[in-house]
This record gives sequence, C-alpha cells and structure tokens, in this order.
Amino acid sequence: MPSLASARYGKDNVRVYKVERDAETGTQSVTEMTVCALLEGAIETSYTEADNSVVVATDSIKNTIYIKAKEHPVNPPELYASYLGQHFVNKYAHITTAHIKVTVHRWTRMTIDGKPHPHSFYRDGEETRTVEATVTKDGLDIKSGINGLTVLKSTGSAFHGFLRDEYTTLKETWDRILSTDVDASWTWGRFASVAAVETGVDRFDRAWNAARTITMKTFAEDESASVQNTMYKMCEQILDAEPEVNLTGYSLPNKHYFEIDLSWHNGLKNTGADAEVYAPQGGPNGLIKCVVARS
Ligand SMILES: O=c1[nH]c(=O)c2[nH]c(=O)[nH]c2[nH]1
Repeated sequence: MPSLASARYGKDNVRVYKVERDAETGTQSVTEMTVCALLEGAIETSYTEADNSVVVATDSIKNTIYIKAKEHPVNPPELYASYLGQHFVNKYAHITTAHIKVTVHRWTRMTIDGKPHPHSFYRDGEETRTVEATVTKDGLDIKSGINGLTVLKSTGSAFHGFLRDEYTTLKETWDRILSTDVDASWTWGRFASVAAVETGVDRFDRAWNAARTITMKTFAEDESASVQNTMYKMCEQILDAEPEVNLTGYSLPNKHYFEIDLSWHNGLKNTGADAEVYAPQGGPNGLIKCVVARS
C-alpha cells in the first residue's frame, strides 16, 4: 500500500514590481522580484482522496503574493518573505509550513549628467539577491543569498599539486584564468517570530553588502591556490562579519578558458607565457561547493 511521503504545492514564477514614490523629493524607487510560495500541512487528502476542501488554490496564493506586496514593504526581501509566509500559517489552521522564495532582480538608478535620475534605472547584470524563508507556526528559518554574479580574473590563480594517477591529463598551472558565476548563501539563526525579524531589520542589507564585498574583494585579491581554498576564505570572512549567521556556503562553477596552440600557423606563439587568445568553454565545467558552519 503506497503512502504520500511528502507534498507541497503553490505558485511559482510570480513576477512582482513595486514602486515607492517620495512625494517630497519626487524620487521614485523600484523593486522587481520573482516569488515562489509553496504550502505544506494537512493536505494529504487532496492527493489521495481528491478532497479539494483542504486546497488553498494556487491562484489565491498568487493573489496573496500581490496583496502582501501592497500591504507591506518588499524591502529587505527577507522581511517581505517573512510577512508572506507568516500570513499562510496564521490564516489557515491546517497549513503548517510556508516555503517562500524571493528572487530580486537588479534595477540600478541611472546617473544622468552626473546626477542620480529620479525615476530611470538600468539592468547592470543578471545577478540576483535571493531569500528562502521556511515559515512555521513556531518560527522562521531564513537563508539569504547572491546568485548569478559572474566574475573573472585574468591572473592571480594557480592549480598545482593535485592528485596524479593513470586518469590524469591536466597540467599543473601557476597562472591561469579564473571565472565563475557566484552562488553564495548565508543562513540566519532561527527567528522566533516576524517581530524578531523586524527587530534589527538592517542586518539583512548589511549582510548582503558584506557578502558581496567579501566575495569580490577575496576573489580579486586572493592568490588563489584553488576554487576550494578561495571560497573557504570567503566563508570565514562572512561568518566573522555577521554574528547572527550560522552557516555560509558557495556553489561555484569553474568556467574553463583553454589555451589555443597556434604554432601550426607560421610558428605563432600563443601558449604558456605567450598565451593571449583563449577559447572560453561552455561545458563541461568544474562545480565546487561548500558550506561552512560557525564552530
Ligand atoms: O580550483 C580547482 N579545483 C579543482 O578541484 C579542479 N579540478 C580541475 O581539473 N581544475 C580545478 N581547479
């Protein structure tokens, strides 16, 4: 006899835009985000017995995402995710957990004639700010992050001393290109309530700024021995910077740039110290992950 081992459902890819108008200065600020809200609880019978009486329609979940964006600030996204998740577990007795994911897209204010423009913005990259909130009747677990921040350094990266055996063809290198799409996250200690999230709410923007700065500064300045070691150094610094963060981690593709031997063409030198033209690779790519916990 089979039984339902786990179930959650909701609305994904809900795109939301909110504008904030400052009547005094005439300045407007905008936020664009994509929201996913999935619910868990006493919903088994909807799967096993076609009992739709326990189903909050995903259409209603979508409506709620818009209404909560109207009723509450959407910044920082951790706070909005908390209000939204709390609504579902408070409103419906049989819903025990709301899984909220918010992805914030970049709209950076234009500078025109040296001045910040009051209402015009541009997309300065595919990087997003992410939040995953798991909201129950007993508390909130929040994981914040950065995704899709593409970086490259043209030197200052080596990879040698790795295990060599009959499967190995890779040459050791003391100078290589390093490029990745940063996926970073930091997990907060449990919040007992939305009130606890609201108290000291500045922590979220501060941590996001710190993680972004640490990521880029360490990437740029570290004489990298490997992706593994460089990402570990980033994690250590994020834990140092944010005492309320318990875990931090990265998932980094190693996007390879291959040397091209052009010596067959008039003896053209384009390898080793003479390498200038490289072939960026699509795949395969390395994929290096870690999570570092506060001890
Ligand atoms: O930084 C690296 N880590 C690896 O584990 C690895 N493996 C590989 O082929 N190149 C690299 N680079």
